[in-house]
Amino acid sequence: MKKKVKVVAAVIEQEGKVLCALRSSQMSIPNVWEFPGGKVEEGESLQTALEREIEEELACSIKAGSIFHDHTHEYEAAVVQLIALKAKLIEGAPAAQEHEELLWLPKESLASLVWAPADVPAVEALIEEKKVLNS
Ligand SMILES: Nc1nc2c([nH]c(=O)n2[C@H]2C[C@H](O)[C@@H](COP(=O)(O)OP(=O)(O)OP(=O)(O)O)O2)c(=O)[nH]1
Repeated sequence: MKKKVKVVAAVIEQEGKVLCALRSSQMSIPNVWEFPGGKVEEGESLQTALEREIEEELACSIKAGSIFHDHTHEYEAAVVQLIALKAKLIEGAPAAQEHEELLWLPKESLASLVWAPADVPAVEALIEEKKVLNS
């Protein structure tokens, strides 16, 4: 049976833009865009896990909020449950420690990137959110 991993990811919004992170060629599932985050450890809450991962990956502090999207994707090697939480920057500016690149994009431009397959439904929901707000 494939390994199942529970992953939290941050939808960080600032001035109408969303923070997107490019996985490097050294990472698993390389060269695709994602929301920064990582695996939830045993006994950790989703929020605590995400705040820890962002400190490690982006060297800044966030306050993790509620669940925005929850989707399970089956990759070749593992099954990933990707739980996206809305988050706010509270200290520092995101600086890539492991990622190839960081990019702030307006929601309507998110579809221009090539996303990790598990992220596609959350990206579509964000684009939809923008359309609803504008209608
Ligand atoms: N952080 C994050 N991971 C994601 C997203 N979408 C997605 O499929 N993933 C996958 C990639 C990884 O296999 C796993 C997250 O684990 P991780 O962030 O600790 O990544 P990692 O490169 O250290 O993983 P690994 O090498 O230890 O397998 O979830 C996303 O939006 N954010």
